[in-house]
Amino acid sequence: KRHKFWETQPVGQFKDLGNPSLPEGPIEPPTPLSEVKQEPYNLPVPYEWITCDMDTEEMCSEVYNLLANNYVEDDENMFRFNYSKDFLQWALRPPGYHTSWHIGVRVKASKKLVAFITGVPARIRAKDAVVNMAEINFLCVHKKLRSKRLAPVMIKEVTRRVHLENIWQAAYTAGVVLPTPISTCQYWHRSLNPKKLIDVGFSRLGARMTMSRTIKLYKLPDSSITPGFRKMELRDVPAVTRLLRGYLKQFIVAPDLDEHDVQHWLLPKEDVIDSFLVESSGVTDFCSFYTLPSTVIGNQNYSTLKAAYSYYNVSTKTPLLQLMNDALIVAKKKGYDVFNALDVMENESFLKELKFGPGDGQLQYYLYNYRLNQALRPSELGLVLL
Ligand SMILES: COc1cccc(CC(=N)NC(=O)c2cccnc2OC2CCNCC2)c1
Repeated sequence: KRHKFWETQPVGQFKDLGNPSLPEGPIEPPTPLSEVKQEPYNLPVPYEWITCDMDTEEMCSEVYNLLANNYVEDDENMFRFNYSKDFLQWALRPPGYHTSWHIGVRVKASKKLVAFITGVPARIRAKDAVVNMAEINFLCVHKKLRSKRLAPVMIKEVTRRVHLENIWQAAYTAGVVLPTPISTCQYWHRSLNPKKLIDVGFSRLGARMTMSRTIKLYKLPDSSITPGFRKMELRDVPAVTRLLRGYLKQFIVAPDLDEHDVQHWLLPKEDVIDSFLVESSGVTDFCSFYTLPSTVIGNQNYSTLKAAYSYYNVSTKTPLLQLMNDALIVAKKKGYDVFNALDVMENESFLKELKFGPGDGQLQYYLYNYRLNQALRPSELGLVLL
């Protein structure tokens, strides 16, 4: 039966779509903390819960290896996300994080980590309401334990632990359609190293195109062209926070970032997050991308794809097209093979002109226990998850 689990959860149900009489906002009221289930949900007998403290190199490595071998693959199973350890530590420890929301499942006998799910706190605005939510991510079950119905109990357990911290809403994305997307986004790719992308099968040589013609098509200047374009530094946090808060107001759903959030999420970290700004009598523009390599599954010449993912970008003086072209230029310079973006925010305005091609899939955005009566166009969405 389709969505047997999700029909039991406080999420928008397909049957409610377009029913304007239902009020927007929380679907269920908070439960008194004393009534939240105090003990963990039951797992099948051979398994036990563990809380994954990402401070220890050993646990970090276990989580890294589980994801590197068992996390999301593209539709043709040619690539698998390969989040780095540094990235995972960054992604899982933002201001106000809870270690208890980093949940593992391991085999009692062997102590082997076989499943994982995480939450991090995020203040997210939906229309005029700023809501404390959990951003749920990295749901992963070992390939050998699929269809044992572990995912539903893991989702219930992370929900229970989020409830214990008096948080009642969540945001998450998935490549599959579940009840009920608040937005369906298309992903796009801009080739930076077309020869490698064609060799690994990520891209195909265009019709009537030669390899040399293709390389020439995607060629980029050796350095950024906007005067005042430079890496973000700690001293820029107040200005970038002001710029970003002002810019994100235009979207129906967007993060409500303060200076501490900006300092964590947007200060550059080598091979994790890159951020740049344009300073000409004040900070006028900002662009950023995160680093998420993918394992190339079964290719003789290459084992990994170095990919940049567009994060938050703000243009108030430099045209967004020119700002993003500078982002492509610095990504190419740093050896990225491809630059990925969703059609969220104002991204549609530059995708085609900067020679992005549409990906072969969609990313669905979801809210848990929060109803919006209408799905959002991607251009109304100001939220990028990792
Ligand atoms: C190229 O290697 C891949 C390895 C695994 C999956 C995919 C396709 C895919 N599912 N891509 C995305 O979800 C995606 C495409 C463009 C921008 N962000 C994305 O996902 C982000 C945000 C959600 N969590 C994963 C990373 C590609």
